[in-house]
Amino acid sequence: MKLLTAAQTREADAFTIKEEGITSTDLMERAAKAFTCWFENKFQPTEEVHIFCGPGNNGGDGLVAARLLHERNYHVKLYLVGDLANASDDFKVNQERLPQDLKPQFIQQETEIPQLQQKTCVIDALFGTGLNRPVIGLYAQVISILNDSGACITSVDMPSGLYTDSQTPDEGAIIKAAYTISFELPKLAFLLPQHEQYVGKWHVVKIGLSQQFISEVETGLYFITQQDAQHLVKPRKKFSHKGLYGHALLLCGGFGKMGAAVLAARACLRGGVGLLTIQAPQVGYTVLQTAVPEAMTLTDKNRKHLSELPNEITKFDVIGTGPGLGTERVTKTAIGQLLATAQQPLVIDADAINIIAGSEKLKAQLPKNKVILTPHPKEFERLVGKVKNDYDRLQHLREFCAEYQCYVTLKGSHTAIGTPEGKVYFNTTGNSGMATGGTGDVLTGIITALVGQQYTLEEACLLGVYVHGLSADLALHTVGAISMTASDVIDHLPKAFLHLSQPMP
Ligand SMILES: NC(=O)C1=CN([C@@H]2O[C@H](COP(=O)(O)OP(=O)(O)OC[C@H]3O[C@@H](n4cnc5c(N)ncnc54)[C@H](O)[C@@H]3O)[C@@H](O)[C@H]2O)[C@@H](O)CC1
Ligand SMILES: [K+]
Repeated sequence: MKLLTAAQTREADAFTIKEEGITSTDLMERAAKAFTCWFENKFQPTEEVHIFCGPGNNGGDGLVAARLLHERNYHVKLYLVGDLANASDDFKVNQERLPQDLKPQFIQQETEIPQLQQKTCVIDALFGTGLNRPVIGLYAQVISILNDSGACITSVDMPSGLYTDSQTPDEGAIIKAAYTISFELPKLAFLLPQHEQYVGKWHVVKIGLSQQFISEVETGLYFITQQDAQHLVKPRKKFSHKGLYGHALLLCGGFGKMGAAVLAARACLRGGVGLLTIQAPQVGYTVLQTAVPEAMTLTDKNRKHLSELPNEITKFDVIGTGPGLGTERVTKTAIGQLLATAQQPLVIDADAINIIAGSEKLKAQLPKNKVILTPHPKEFERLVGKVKNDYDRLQHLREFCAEYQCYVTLKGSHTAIGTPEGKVYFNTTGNSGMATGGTGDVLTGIITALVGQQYTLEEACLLGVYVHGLSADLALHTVGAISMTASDVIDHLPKAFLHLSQPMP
């Protein structure tokens, strides 16, 4: 599913209005109704609701919500903030539509800002996607008092003050919402870790924006929905045999880190690979043969560290490497040989990334259109240098993927997948239970398995990160976030694949 910029959202609004032959006031009514519907399900009418409106259409939504909630017997206190001389037309229409017994209070100076009790229910309709400069002055004072009050803030469309799709300047005040209710699609800003404290929990409510517009508009930004993931899953054929699902090679593990190889291997098998061979240093032989009996094990001539490639390397359909490797000189040499000789796709993680990041020569040797790198943010910085903020990180992601013609799954709360053509996909599954050692090794195993089964590199990245997060979401129900381990994620992979294989409604 696409993510739209603020400008594209405005175009989508205008297109919808024209296509349906409705007025912008009608669309505002629809949007505010969708917001109110969500709000009514969440908050009871027993509490006071304090609604703060700015001068634009976001404020207009706030006015409509005030009217609708008042009709439903919520005790609404309405505040209109700032200079309303240039308020938007739809704001003015809806100000006129306020019932007689719902009198707004005007806030034109700091002394008029109400002091709120902790946990007061607040709706923030100061600014939405029309924000075009950092919030300072009176609006910033309102935002600061709301943030400091400990009120439970629900933002309409955007937390006021936060830029939709670019870095908010440091001087701008931003609402810290508990909930953000976005119209039609999520915004790029919601998916970036640096904004967690502002966006809170976000939800999308549909307002019927033109599907034609959304399908035709050009964007390089996407988020992965369950439907997208379901479309990707390839059903198995009745007359199939293990040879059809690929023979994967994992070059993983080292002294004291054989667990990483075990996790990657078990995940690779649960990911559906036909055959799996692991090449590991000698210390890993008994470990792997015992912990992963389904896999074949080749031993390296080195006792503790990977130092060579298997003889018949051409027989493998995909090679995954990195988990538990370490960065010994012998291992660096082996990774160099791998990049120089491998003909098949490579899934590169962890220490293999660190080794490549430390050498411009190795980076230049990354074979084009054959590599998936799966770094966490620190490993990514080793590849591209220090980044300034989350937008800068995305820019580096696009540039790196374009320069090296590779795929990168940049791991995080919403893992971002960069492609050689400059697209970025954000994952929507996963939870904080995954912030534990070994979950990255699991992802390497899953993606390696999918490439082995002849998913394209892009498909393997998208489905891999989605199913990895989905397994953790399913594990959440049984083990919770605190106790979750990487093995729990593997154990829930079967359920996750089953979930995605069910026929679509
Ligand atoms: N356009 C439409 O048809 C619809 C718009 N909707 C709502 O409208 C919002 C966008 O509305 P607008 O484009 O009017 O924009 P906003 O309401 O976000 O804000 C624009 C207004 O704020 C002023 N402004 C911008 N930045 C400021 C700053 N830093 N300090 C002080 N004033 C500032 C602008 O001059 C303008 O008056 C969406 O987020 C959504 O809530 C929805 O009602 C759905 C339909
Ligand atoms: K808002």
